Amino acid sequence: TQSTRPQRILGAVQQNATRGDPRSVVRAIDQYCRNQEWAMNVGDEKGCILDSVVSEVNPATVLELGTYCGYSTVRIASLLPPHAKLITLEFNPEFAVIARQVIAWAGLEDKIQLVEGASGDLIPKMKEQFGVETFDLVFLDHWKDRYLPDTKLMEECGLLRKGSVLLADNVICPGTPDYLEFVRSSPRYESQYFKSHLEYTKVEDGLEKSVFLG
Ligand SMILES: Cn1ncc2cc([C@H](O)c3cccc(CNC(=O)c4cc(-c5ccc(F)cc5)cc(O)c4O)c3)ccc21
Ligand SMILES: [Mg+2]
Repeated sequence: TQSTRPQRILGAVQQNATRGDPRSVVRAIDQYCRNQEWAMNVGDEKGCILDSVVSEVNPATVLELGTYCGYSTVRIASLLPPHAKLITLEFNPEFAVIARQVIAWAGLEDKIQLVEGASGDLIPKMKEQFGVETFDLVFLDHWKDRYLPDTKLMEECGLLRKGSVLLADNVICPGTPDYLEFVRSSPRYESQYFKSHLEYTKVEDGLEKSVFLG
């Protein structure tokens, strides 16, 4: 039977990456997606910007919206301090199955909690069900029309504190116009655009970093 793209990405990790070595997992996925078949990972170019923001924030609690195959999940978790935790939300069970295996191959199960479900349903349960106070860093990489409603939902649920950092992928391609307008015009956010390219291509894309001012 025909394999899926996520299954082929997992295969590339298992064949080319070293168990327990997160950076080799990231490298294996980037090499596969650059040379064999494109996939919607944040990728190596935007990934370096992601790395620098994660290192600067040095977060104890991270929320990722949209796991896919776990590329950015592993990339972020590999930079977290010892007791830090990353919660990643994935609604597609097929993606979740693959991501769990990619995360396991990287040896990062202890830092990462993958929760299956839709962000709009899970965000209101974060405090009671997952014992979260607030998030130091949120990486938005799920459906682009959910970035704005979920940001408002996180505010309403008290999940953002003064200084919480939102980092959004794909603000140019595919684009998140309503979200961009909101964070750039709201007095409650300090926003900055990091120009880059769509993963594995020469098309313009970028990350928007927005600090919640409380
Ligand atoms: C509600 N909820 N809660 C959790 C949750 C999780 C998911 C899934 O992880 C999921 C499934 C499908 C699509 C996405 C969003 N990602 C994209 O659509 C994307 C596209 C492109 C691109 C760019 C150019 C093209 F030509 C084609 C695709 C480049 C990129 O980097 C992307 O992130 C995310 C979805 C909704 C969810
Ligand atoms: Mg993306």
